[in-house]
Amino acid sequence: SRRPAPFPPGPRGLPIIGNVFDVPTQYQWKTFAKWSEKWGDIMSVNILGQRMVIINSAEVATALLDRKSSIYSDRPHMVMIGEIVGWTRIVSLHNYGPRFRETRRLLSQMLGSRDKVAALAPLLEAEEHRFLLRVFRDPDSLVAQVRKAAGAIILMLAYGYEVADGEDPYVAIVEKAMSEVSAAATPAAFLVDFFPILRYFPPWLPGGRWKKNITEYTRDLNAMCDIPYQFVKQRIAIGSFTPNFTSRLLEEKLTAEREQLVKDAASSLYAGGSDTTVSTVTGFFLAMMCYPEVQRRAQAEIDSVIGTDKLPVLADRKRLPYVHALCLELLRWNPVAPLAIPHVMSQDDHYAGYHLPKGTAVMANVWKFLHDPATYVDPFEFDPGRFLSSDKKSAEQDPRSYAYGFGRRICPGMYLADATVFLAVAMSLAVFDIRKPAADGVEMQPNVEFTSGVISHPPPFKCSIKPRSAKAETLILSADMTL
Ligand code: HEM
Repeated sequence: SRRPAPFPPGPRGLPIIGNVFDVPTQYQWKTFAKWSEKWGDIMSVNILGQRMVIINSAEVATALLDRKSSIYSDRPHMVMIGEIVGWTRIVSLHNYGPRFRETRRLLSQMLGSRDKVAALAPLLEAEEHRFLLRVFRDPDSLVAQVRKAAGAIILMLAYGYEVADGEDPYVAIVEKAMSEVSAAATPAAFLVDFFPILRYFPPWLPGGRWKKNITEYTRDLNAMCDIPYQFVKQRIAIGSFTPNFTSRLLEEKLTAEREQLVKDAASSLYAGGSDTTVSTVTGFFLAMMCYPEVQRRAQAEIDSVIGTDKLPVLADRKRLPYVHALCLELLRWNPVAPLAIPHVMSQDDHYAGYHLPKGTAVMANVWKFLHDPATYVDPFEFDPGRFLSSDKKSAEQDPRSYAYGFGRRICPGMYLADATVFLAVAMSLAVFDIRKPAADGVEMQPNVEFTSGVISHPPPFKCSIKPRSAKAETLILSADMTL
């Protein structure tokens, strides 16, 4: 009659509601990091009866989420946004099973290696060049232009769709659905996720008010999945299309079920890839304002290796070690997904004397891993030199080991993201001087605290972006705006 192994420790909660009042609604990763001092690298909380394990060390995340990924790869059951609105059709919310594996296989065929993404270089380079021109024309619309470039790349890859120069109707459709899901995916945004019984309450009862958004959210999700897909089919029918992810899969005769899978896989690309790179590239402009010496050093490297007559291209990455290190530091400084996406266990497990039952949601505190002073010296400083063995005694850990998640759920777009961020950073540094704006000769000091949320973004900021020289301006203006 041995006692069963315990669950990982954590703050003592209240009966029934557990740790609802202990877990903050904002910046949970900072609280979890602080709690690790008391509860250790693997701890737990209980939210209204749902047990969640929080991993505060990279070693534990690797031991569980990477090495035992066959049992740590399911996703949480989200009643409102997943089941009722229908976002379970997008791979990030798929349960671990055959549909998930097939979708990942299809995504991997296009984006699953550095070489596959290298083959997309002409498209990525042309799109980032257009980004430079749009920012040059209207520097105050920086964030909108970063968003447009990310959307343009994914819409071209997924559907062969070319975004319009001004407002684009397809970008607007997908952005609307995306903004709704990110608001709704905030932990505890909908009580129905914890009390599924509420789904049977009529909308006019207090417990049923959340229902008012369902129709709009469902309509917008369907539009995001269906409208670009119909576009591809129409273009194929008239025989005029740029080959893309969807058109390639439509070459075979599809059953209705297979067609649904292809459509959802294509939408998953946009869902996973639009907001994420936007955060990193926008964060780059904020970092360059705040760390001018980093900007000068990166520009000096570009000028000496590439010269000033042409823009850097993807193949130049190896020759630009400091710019490469700068891209790594962007991923580390403010990770896009500070808690990644929770993994759920599909079998019981034991680890470090603890019993972890099937169904437990496991959160990796990526933010903590990337700000751990044992791994990164002065973790709150923005210092690309930390990744160069020429600057430090030994280079610090590559943040890509954690920033893109773990195991079988690791980001399927990571090579694309890596290439896109590099191009946006290297090309912008080649032509722009990025500074804090000044009012009456006094520089404004930006807020550098990124937002809370599943995807963490830089706060709104103003930025002065000007061509570095007349030659740089000529380079920017040479962008080909007609595909
Ligand atoms: C800087 C950019 C990016 C970062 C930091 C990032 C990071 C992440 C992270 C942390 C996850 C969760 C992994 C896990 O659960 O362990 C994820 C999932 C995902 N990402 Fe990315 N990502 C980025 C860009 C992209 C791009 C460009 C695409 C697509 C083209 C993409 C598509 C996806 C998809 C579809 C998933 C869900 C995978 C699944 O649940 O199996 N991501 N990403």
